[in-house]
Amino acid sequence: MMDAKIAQRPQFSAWIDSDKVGRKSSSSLRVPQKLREGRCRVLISAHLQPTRSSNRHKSISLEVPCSYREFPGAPRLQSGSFNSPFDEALILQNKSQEIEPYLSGRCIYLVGMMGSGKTTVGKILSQVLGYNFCDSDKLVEEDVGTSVADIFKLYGEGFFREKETEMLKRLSRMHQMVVSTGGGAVIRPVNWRYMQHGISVWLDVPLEALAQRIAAVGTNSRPLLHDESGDAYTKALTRLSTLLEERSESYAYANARVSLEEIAAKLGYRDVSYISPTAIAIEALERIECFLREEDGMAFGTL
Ligand SMILES: Nc1ncnc2c1ncn2[C@@H]1O[C@H](COP(=O)(O)OP(=O)(O)O)[C@@H](O)[C@H]1O
Ligand SMILES: O=C(O)C1=C[C@@H](OP(=O)(O)O)[C@@H](O)[C@H](O)C1
Repeated sequence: MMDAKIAQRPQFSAWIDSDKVGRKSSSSLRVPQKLREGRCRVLISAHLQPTRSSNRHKSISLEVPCSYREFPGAPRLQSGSFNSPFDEALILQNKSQEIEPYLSGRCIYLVGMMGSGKTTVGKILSQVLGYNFCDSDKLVEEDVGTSVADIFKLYGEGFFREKETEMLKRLSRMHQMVVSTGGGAVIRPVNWRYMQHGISVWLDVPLEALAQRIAAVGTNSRPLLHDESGDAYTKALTRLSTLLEERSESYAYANARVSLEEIAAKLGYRDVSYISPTAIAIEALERIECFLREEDGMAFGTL
């Protein structure tokens, strides 16, 4: 065996060196006692050396169900090719270096529903591209001096939307920023005029995953979800599905679309909740690259 790694699911991001993983036979790994005691869930990724019958490197992965909490719908066993967090970080780094010169300093605007990961993925992208990160909701909050939830309560949605547009206008004069926009920024055509100064990327996440993420953190900071009744998941799912119906055409204006369902299919995951934010950032850069190629034709790659 050339290399063996054990990594927890990305949310926990722990690493164990290959020399701490015992090898029982040519095709199995012994999981250290600490991990077998049920303290965490691990993905074991093993990269196999070429054999006499095949001269190709192979990757296999195995998910070991020893988590301290269950993930609904999580597969017990997964096989197939798997990118470890280390591989992902490297791919992300390479891809960002490859495309950064072609951005010409243009800002990247992440659009998508509440909870689609605009902030999480945006921070990763800004770091790797050497850009600044900015959250348009935070700019509005700083400008008004109170939270988005309070702005809705005190002044109404119309006032918030005006402020949001004002912030996007300000941002459109800036360069080298990754902007996490509010989920509703796409509904005003004027906002698109500002966002067109940069490159827009839609994070397209299935409703159930959005509702799960939002339920996990609560709906307090998201005023558009306050009116629904039921538990946090049901509230989020009900309202988000109406909003998505109203907005999906607007999200589709984005220059690039990152579909979590497509990433899951590509990586062989049954559930989009298995996709790490880094893998989403990689896909975002790949989609941006496609956009740049279309935009510039054969000029892309000549720098
Ligand atoms: N790929 C992901 N997998 C699991 N949880 C995620 C992922 N991306 C974001 N989250 C979680 O979902 C919630 C919303 O993410 P966030 O980045 O704030 O979304 P947005 O800015 O689009 O509202 C946060 O609690 C975040 O930790
Ligand atoms: O979808 C929306 O209309 C909104 C999304 C929120 O931003 P996030 O997408 O960052 O949660 C925030 O702008 C406001 O609560 C309205």
